[in-house]
Amino acid sequence: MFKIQTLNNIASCGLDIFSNERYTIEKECESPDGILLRSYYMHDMELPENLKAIARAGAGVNNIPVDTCTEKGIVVFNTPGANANAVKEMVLASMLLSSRNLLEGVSWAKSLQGQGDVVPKLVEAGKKEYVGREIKGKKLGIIGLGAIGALVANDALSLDMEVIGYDPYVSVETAWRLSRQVQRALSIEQIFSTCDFITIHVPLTEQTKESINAQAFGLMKKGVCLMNFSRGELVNEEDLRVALEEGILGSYITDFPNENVLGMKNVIPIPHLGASTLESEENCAIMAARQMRDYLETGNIKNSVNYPNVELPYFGQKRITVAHKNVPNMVGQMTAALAEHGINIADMINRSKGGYAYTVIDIDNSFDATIKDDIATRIRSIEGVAAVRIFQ
Ligand SMILES: NC(=O)c1ccc[n+]([C@@H]2O[C@H](COP(=O)([O-])OP(=O)(O)OC[C@H]3O[C@@H](n4cnc5c(N)ncnc54)[C@H](O)[C@@H]3O)[C@@H](O)[C@H]2O)c1
Ligand SMILES: O=C(O)[C@H](O)COP(=O)(O)O
Repeated sequence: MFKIQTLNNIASCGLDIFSNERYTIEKECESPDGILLRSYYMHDMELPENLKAIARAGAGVNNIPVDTCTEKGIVVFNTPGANANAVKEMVLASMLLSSRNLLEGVSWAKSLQGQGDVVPKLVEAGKKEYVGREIKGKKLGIIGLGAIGALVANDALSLDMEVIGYDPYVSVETAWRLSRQVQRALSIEQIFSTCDFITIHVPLTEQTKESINAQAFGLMKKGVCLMNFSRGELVNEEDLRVALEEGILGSYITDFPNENVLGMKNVIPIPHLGASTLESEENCAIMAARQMRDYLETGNIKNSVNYPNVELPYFGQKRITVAHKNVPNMVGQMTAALAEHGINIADMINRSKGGYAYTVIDIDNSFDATIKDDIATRIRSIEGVAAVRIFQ
């Protein structure tokens, strides 16, 4: 039996993927084999001894201590693209929302309740206060052309916007998906200095943290609308306050309000609703659960952020999987440990990702529990090995 702990509510269609015969699913759990979560902050949590995998039903993994997991051989998954459409719709909606002064207009219209028959007259007299601008013909800059950025780019073109994107690490798949009409910015400064709307779609990392700061605001056109559906920490808050006060930013639309940001001028705060649609919650839950189940049952890895994708067909044969440092002679030491017991390797795969690697070894021989324990102990004792699993 495998134990799965859920740290957030996960759509039931995802949890249904785990059969009752092989899994228990609990919110409180002593020593889970797998953890499923959304935005739960895991950095303060002690990682359970037996934990093998963490699946984030969503994109951002900054709430998970990924480096520590890697060192312990815990595979961390996310669900690339599964909530991208939900966020794209939110970006398009918020651009329209801000350019047409919709929030202010709606709230003023509601305030007229109780004025009786004169309401239509008051509406016609007051509407001039809420005149907006059309987004057609305006220039949209997109920082990060991944799953979300690429969708936003293509759909903004169909709204007749001029679209320019910046992503020095853009993947081949994204490049194929992007319309050829999307212009390529050669530097992030080109986005800052030329756009009427700017939207950020990069992960929060040491490199991207507070990358939207005074220097960036200093380059922007007066009155630009900045949209942040990625993470609050991408923007330096003090510099943001100044840019809003000085009118450099006409509006800041954020999915990550906090006390400080709520007090700033011309902020449109959204309560982290970017991925909160039924469709996206189901897509993410199904993808996360499938990846977790496949890893627990076969050792195969798909869409991990810290270990490489590895897939070797599994038909119930004996299998050893090893998460280890990406250094010379690891595989040699593992096969030597197997040779000690006269064990023959039927198939094998080794892949690396950055400083770590993952090896899957399929075995012809059958062996008893004592030999199994000895193999596990020998491989675990190799310097640089983070985790060993034996399937039989
Ligand atoms: N508001 C929400 O509910 C919500 C939902 C989904 C994702 N997100 C956030 O949005 C982020 C992006 O999501 P995604 O699904 O598009 O991820 P993704 O991995 O598909 O795309 C991220 C893109 O950013 C690019 N990138 C990385 N560093 C960069 C840099 N310094 N400059 C420019 N580009 C850079 C990458 O090359 C990649 O193409 C997530 O990491 C998450 O933080 C928020
Ligand atoms: O990174 C993500 O996928 C989003 O921020 C969504 O977070 P949520 O699953 O908590 O809505």
